[in-house]
Amino acid sequence: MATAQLPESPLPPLAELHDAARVVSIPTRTRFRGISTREAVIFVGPLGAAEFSPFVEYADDESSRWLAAALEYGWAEPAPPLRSAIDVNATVPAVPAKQVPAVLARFPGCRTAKVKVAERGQELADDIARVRAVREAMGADAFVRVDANGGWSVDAAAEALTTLAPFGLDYAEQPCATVAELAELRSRLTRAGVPVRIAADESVRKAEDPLAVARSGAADLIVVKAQPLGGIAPALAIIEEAQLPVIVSSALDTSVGISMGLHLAAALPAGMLAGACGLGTVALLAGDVAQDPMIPVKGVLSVRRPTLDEGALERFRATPDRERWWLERIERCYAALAARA
Ligand SMILES: O=C(O)CCC(=O)c1ccccc1C(=O)O
Ligand SMILES: [Mg+2]
Repeated sequence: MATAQLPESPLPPLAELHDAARVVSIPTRTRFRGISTREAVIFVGPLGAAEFSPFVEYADDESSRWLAAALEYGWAEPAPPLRSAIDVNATVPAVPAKQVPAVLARFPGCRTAKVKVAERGQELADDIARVRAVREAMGADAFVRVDANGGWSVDAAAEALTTLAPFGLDYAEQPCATVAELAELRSRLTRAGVPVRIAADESVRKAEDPLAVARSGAADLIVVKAQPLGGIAPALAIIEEAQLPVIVSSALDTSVGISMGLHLAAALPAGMLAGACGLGTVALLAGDVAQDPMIPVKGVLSVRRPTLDEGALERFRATPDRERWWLERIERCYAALAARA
């Protein structure tokens, strides 16, 4: 696992983080990557709210990078925004095709959709039906992407993408699990004349070496998330080195985490952004912590920090045992960061 990058400034004292932490548990509208509630810590930092929300099964070493990101965003000024609004994609979970119109209705004005495929327990036929439903609902000029979360072997990906390509795909995100598989798939598709670009997500954000993808020509573009990469500054450094087009995305964050993603997207050098960003996912949550939730309007989010909603923080407050679990996780991740300082 890559070493977590530290904020430029010294770590705030642990007691300060403890006092600043609000633990919430928010139901999702649809099951998404196996979860139906999203737990997150919202820190009220000196520069604004910051989110710490590694998925519960993530180990401390990986999660400590998410903590570094929260400390950067709540305790330091982000890189100056070069744009004030960011186009976002609709995110379509692995729902039955007949539910696609209802999901898309939560993303009014989005001209790009990202569709989850290769869900465990489903068949290629389910993916085909879902992608067809999205294409039919959005029209011929929309951008449609798929995200397999590493769920296909090279053979399965080649078959699936050859079958899905006629629907017109913007790209396929993490079709296979490893960098070597992505590289093999990419050259196989090119040789077969299948016009589908490959994007790397997990191979960047969960990798020992986030630049291996770029070096080995395994992808046409990279999906970059601020929290898992340790914050906006480390993410910008990786993007600078990778020299590949970028889509900024989120991890089913509350509006607070989304605002960090927006600031990352807004700081990208001109020409690096490869299309609409995966930052519209507050629409998939059944609640939020902001007075002004980061729900896209006409397919766009404005670049800003949200204002916390005290009532919502209370309403979605986690149970005392989950609160204790998160505070202990913060302590362990903090110790991991401090040990590297
Ligand atoms: O990119 C998007 O459209 C939304 C974010 C998303 O898909 C996601 C959310 C949580 C965990 C993993 C992923 C992912 O991109 O794989
Ligand atoms: Mg992804």
